[in-house]
Amino acid sequence: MTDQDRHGASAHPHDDASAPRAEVFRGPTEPPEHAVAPERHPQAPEPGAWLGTHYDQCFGCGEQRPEGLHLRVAAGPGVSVTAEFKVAEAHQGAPGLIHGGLLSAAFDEVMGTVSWLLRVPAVTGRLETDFLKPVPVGRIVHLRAWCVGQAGRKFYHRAEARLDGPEGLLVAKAAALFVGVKLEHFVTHGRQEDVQAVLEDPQRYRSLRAFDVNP
Ligand SMILES: CCCCCCCCCCCC(=O)SCCNC(=O)CCNC(=O)[C@H](O)C(C)(C)COP(=O)(O)OP(=O)(O)OC[C@H]1O[C@@H](n2cnc3c(N)ncnc32)[C@H](O)[C@@H]1OP(=O)(O)O
Repeated sequence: MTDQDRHGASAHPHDDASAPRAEVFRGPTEPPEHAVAPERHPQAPEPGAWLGTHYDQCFGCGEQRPEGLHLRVAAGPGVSVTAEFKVAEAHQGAPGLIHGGLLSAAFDEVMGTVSWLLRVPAVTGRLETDFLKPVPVGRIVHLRAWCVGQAGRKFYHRAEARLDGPEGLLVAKAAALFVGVKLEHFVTHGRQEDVQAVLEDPQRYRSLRAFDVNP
């Protein structure tokens, strides 16, 4: 069976062996030629400042999620952040090892928090993870995430995870495309009882204060 048989008459262009290789492998998380350097917002927190949780029920950073990652994220230089979490019993996939999806979730969270320094609410459009080494329960995972380019509403992020600290063993890498949205995105799509609870107590959702917008 050929690729054409599998995919129909219009086979995906990436299947065209005669296409230039650089084009073939240029994926959606790669900034296009016209992308510009991201700009740190003048009111972004200073490097070293803790960014805190953006929502107390968030699996990545929320204080009210006992099984969550409890990521503590700090602003870094430029358009970058760092974070750490300890791999807990509840994070296992294989015995004694982190579940890969949770490591991807940590990347999602930490790259999402880069939006804080840009002051643009954004959601994940695409997230890619390279798992390089197994990550044992009980170890500290140190994460770093940064923005490598912007093209209109599209933000191109990178991240890495190391064991125990910023100079530790590189265990995973990630690339993502985030898409800037209006705050209404969350109000429109969120479960109404949760949205209402946040609107009644904005302290629970720091993004509302960080972006200084009343939805
Ligand atoms: C309060 C702050 C909190 C900040 C605090 C941080 C919290 C961190 C939390 C972690 C982050 C998350 O988990 S967020 C939750 C997970 N993500 C989501 O739920 C998003 C679900 N998807 C969507 O809502 C939608 O698909 C959007 C918003 C991503 C895009 O929809 P849209 O607004 O209609 O825009 P659309 O025209 O489709 O896309 C805009 C451009 O992006 C491109 N694009 C869109 N998706 C993709 C994709 N998967 N792969 C390639 N390219 C894509 C399009 O081709 C287009 O390019 P062009 O034609 O312009 O060239």
